[in-house]
Amino acid sequence: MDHLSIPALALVLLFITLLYRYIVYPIFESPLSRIPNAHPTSPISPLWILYIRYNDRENATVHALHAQHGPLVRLGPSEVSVNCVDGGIKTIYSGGFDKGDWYSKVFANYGVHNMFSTALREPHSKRKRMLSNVYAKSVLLASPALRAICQTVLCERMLPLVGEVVEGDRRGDGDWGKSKTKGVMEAYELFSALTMDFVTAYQFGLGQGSNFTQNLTHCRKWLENYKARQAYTFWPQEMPAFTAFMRSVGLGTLLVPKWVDEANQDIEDWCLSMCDKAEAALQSRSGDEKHAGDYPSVYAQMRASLVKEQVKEESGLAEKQGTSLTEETQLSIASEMLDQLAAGFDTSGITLTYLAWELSKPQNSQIQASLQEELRSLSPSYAKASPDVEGTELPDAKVIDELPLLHAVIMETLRLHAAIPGIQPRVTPSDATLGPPGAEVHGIPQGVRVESAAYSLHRNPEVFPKPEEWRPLRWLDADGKVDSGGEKMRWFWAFGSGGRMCVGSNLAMAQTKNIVAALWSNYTTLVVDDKGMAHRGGYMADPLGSSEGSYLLIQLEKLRAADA
Ligand code: HEM
Repeated sequence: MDHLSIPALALVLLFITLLYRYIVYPIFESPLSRIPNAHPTSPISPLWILYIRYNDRENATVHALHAQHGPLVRLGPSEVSVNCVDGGIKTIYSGGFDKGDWYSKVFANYGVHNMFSTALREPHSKRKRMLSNVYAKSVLLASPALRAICQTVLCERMLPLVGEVVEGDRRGDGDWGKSKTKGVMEAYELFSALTMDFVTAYQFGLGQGSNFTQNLTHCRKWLENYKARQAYTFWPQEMPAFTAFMRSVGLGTLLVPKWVDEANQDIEDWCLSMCDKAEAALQSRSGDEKHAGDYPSVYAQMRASLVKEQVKEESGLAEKQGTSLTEETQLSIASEMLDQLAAGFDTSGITLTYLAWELSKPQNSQIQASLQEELRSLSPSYAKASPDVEGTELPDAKVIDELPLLHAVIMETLRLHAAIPGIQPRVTPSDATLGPPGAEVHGIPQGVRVESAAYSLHRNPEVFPKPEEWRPLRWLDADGKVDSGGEKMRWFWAFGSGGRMCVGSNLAMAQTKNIVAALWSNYTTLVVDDKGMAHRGGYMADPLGSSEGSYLLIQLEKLRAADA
């Protein structure tokens, strides 16, 4: 037999090495080979999961795989989906696994990282410590700013607007009454406007934040811009190297059209203008003197923390409010503000829309009536709220927070319709162990992408019987009190968990509770058209919308005193 030449031998060796590295090892020898495959190609190629993801079908598809294979499923050569608490979310999220670059590719603003986009644990927790206090429950429930925001956004803006729609004054005016029917509103737009006004008012102060509720044209344009961009995050998040290559050869616009950059620029400019106004309000001191709601609570906290750092760097300068900001500090604040604004309005707007949908279905009319009774039993109550500041006494924030049925209705909506039902990817450290007790997989190497999703965790039938049904009473005990212990809370993951859990969860609960209390203390709602109410299947669960351009049309009827 002839001897092989050296180049041929090298080729054979290369072939064997590649065969081992990319086929034999991942299928038979990798520690991940002990995990059931999502698809026969999963150990050697990510194409299958990328295809599912591109088509926005990930949540339901991966959930069905967990039901079939158990808590660990291998999605790709180096990617695992995890659906359990012990050996799952406790290990990954409370254990502080790093985020990797999935977030940093799309969630940095102005080219500057913020809390959400920061990959590594240490810089992230330093940033989070700067802000946690301003979002703490005790601070929020006692906050004069939040009280003033409820008065302005709910009593002065929302209730008069809804009143006009119900009385028929706004019918056919092209604003809320898309259906041009008396008393009918587009719920998704109403709730997005309200949550944007709420969140930006807390961040920048009422006078400096948005007024979408009374400026619907701006609200629509903003929402369209914001939503349309989201379809293009797939490329930089899931295929960063390919996206970078396409950009480097001038073909980036084939993946992400130019208008997406322009829309991002508009949104960044808008946020920067609110930062400028908040800065001016702080400098003129008008913020805290005029009106509690005008104080830019989050902006001021962020500014003070970053100025402290800036001052340390410019050693010798006295730290004070008047310290002028460097451009770097300005952009750092703006990046953080824009991230929180986006995270805060959209998630809460989505939650409120699904809540309105469930509550307004004919089969849930009894729950709606009981909720109205609970809300109207408050003294003072939103049923007596008036747009006149002097004439209104609002219910106490702590009392609203403790209403059991209101809490249960929101928890159940967050469970079944989590606004972020999709994957929250993290990266394994070396030699990780995952899987429930007794079925652990040991020796998982460093750098494997692992992820859990609220969609699947919230559909565990052993913890949430009949998981596809919206049943708020599952959150109450036999005495009608909130049942906040046990397995349900361990599996409840609407706000994530661990060090990277939602920093705004208390603000989310406070604004959602107050919006629900103000609306349903005064009105009864019924579904008119819900063709648009299907979940998007990826990271966010915003409703897809119908071909006619609506999401959820609800009929509102004024609740008379005798109805309660
Ligand atoms: C119903 C409303 C909300 C839901 C369901 C929600 C859900 C979540 C979830 C699941 C995460 C973790 C995401 C991940 O790691 O991929 C998160 C993080 C975050 N949320 Fe929320 N959120 C809500 C409201 C808010 C509000 C009102 C704000 C602020 C104004 C906010 C600001 C943030 C920020 C800054 C993070 C990143 C935290 C970190 O990286 O440490 N969220 N949220």
